[in-house]
Amino acid sequence: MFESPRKSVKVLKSRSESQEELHEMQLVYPMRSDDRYQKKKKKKQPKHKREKRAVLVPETCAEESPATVSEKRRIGEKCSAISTDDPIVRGIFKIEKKSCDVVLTATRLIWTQIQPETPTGESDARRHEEYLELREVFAVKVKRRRSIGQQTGGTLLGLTLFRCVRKGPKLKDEALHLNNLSADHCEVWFKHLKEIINGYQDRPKSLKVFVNPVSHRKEAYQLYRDEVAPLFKLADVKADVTVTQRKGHALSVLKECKLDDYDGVVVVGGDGSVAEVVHGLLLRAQMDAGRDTDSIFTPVRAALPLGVIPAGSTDIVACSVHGIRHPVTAAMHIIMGHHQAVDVCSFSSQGQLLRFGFSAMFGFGGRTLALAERHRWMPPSQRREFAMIKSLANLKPEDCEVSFLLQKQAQGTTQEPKCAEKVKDIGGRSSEEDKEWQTVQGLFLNISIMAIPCICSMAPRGLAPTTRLDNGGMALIAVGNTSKSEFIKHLKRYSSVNNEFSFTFVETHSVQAVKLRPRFRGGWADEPSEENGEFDSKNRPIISSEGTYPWNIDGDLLELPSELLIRVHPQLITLFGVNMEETEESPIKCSCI
Ligand SMILES: Nc1ncnc2c1ncn2[C@@H]1O[C@H](COP(=O)(O)OP(=O)(O)OP(=O)(O)O)[C@@H](O)[C@H]1O
Repeated sequence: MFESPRKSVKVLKSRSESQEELHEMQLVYPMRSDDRYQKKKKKKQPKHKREKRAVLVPETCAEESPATVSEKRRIGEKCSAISTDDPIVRGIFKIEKKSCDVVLTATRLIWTQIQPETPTGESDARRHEEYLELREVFAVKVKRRRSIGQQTGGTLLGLTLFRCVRKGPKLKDEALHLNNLSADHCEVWFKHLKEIINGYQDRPKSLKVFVNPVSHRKEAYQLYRDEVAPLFKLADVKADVTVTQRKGHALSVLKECKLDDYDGVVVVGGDGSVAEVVHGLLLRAQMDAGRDTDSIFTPVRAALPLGVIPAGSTDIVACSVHGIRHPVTAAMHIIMGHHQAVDVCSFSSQGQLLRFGFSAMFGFGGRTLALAERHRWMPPSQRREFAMIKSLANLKPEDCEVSFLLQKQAQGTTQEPKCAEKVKDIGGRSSEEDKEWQTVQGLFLNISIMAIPCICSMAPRGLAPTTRLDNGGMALIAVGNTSKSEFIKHLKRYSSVNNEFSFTFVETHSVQAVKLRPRFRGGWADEPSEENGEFDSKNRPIISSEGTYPWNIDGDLLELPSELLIRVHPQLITLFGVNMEETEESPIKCSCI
């Protein structure tokens, strides 16, 4: 007769044609205030306590990390340290088919199974309380039994609470059914529960959602409709959805839409879509603040937090901020209003802002992407593997000059450049900052600059494991010239437990700015190497002979003719998520090397 209390929203949805449904309560009954327990207690309360009781909603709505809440205090634990919160309402519900005495306080729902008295009238010493923290709850619905096809009405069965639970790095929804057939009773409880849940101010009520229908296997819309939208509906979060029609669509909407209407922006797609929306949100913030982006400027923060629902092929941003590639986890972080400040890079060339983003790769990373883009006709994973193998086969170093400004607190711990010639400190400039620039030049197989750890299936600890989401710095990883076999050894270590940086030809720094200037402008002809003699029509130069260089910026190919300046801007954007220092998933091996 009653649903399992552990039924997830997905299961509930699939049962919408069946007997029991969940609804908002229609408030047709007058409010009762005849709770005996409450009255009795109230008389005994000192004045200051009564005043406290009047505040049903916690004053601060800062969410405790779900890990802390749910790992320590699970339903069913013996309740040894029950909060001293005063009861708001008390009554009887059936929970998991057992009659329970249930108490609601401002922070917890506490219940005790009702035991029949023994013939001698002794109380049972084994009685124990169970509880759940209300800050884990994101929805309360009235539960009714309906016949198949019935749209309205139905027999009232009680209330259902939906809460967010953590299972390792994953978050999911879980239902707790409070069964009671009295409409009066349920109405009072519904009102109080709703009031408490609505008091958590960090949780968004209205979202602007961008779905990229062509991400990865073109499943983003279906994924949003089936896995995410039902959760938003359950949590009463309004979603204004734009299915993007072309590259740049989300950016143009963000430049013009009325952001005041929303509490957050959500992107359903891969890293390219995320980068576009991050850039759009930040560009909009600079426009609104009247910043001149064609100069060295201090950017203002994005006005709204961003949620990332992973639906792409690599999903580096989602993995870095959620610790896992799991759309329901991402949706739960949004619903619960978990906020994580994240550092952002700006990429400028010739004094002009090109975009905001999180990561850039030059050399092997840029060439591989350029090659993959030239083979768009191949399925995504196949073209990535093909491009990787082809770039490895034709591996060659780039001659460039790299200047970098060390992150302030990391200056004492930096290494001396080892894979290139240390040129000089750039002297002769007036500002103190300029004097701190260090410059190296030489041959590099790859140079990565990353403001976030860049966790992905190929690198479960991250492509830049030494940086954090919000530490105000970027990792500069410069891989100097070496043999192909040594370079492959270095790449392979990203998917193993060994240190990928413990090679003489790799140097890493924590930096706040990097300038990279290629020194040879002979184009990037994809010439056959000694190992790979064949040269067909598909192997024409990656970039024309105009002297542009391929950069991989957040998975997007940027072809730039000259120096690129990359600066980090600490905590410039807020993402929905939590700082996962390390993913708890077992490392996934990269299959392509
Ligand atoms: N309707 C559309 N048609 C073509 N391209 C689009 C459309 N909507 C968005 N885009 C662009 O598609 C690009 C790639 O999308 P996205 O990053 O979401 O998927 P992906 O490349 O499969 O995933 P990943 O970046 O994680 O590897 C983005 O730059 C985005 O701007």
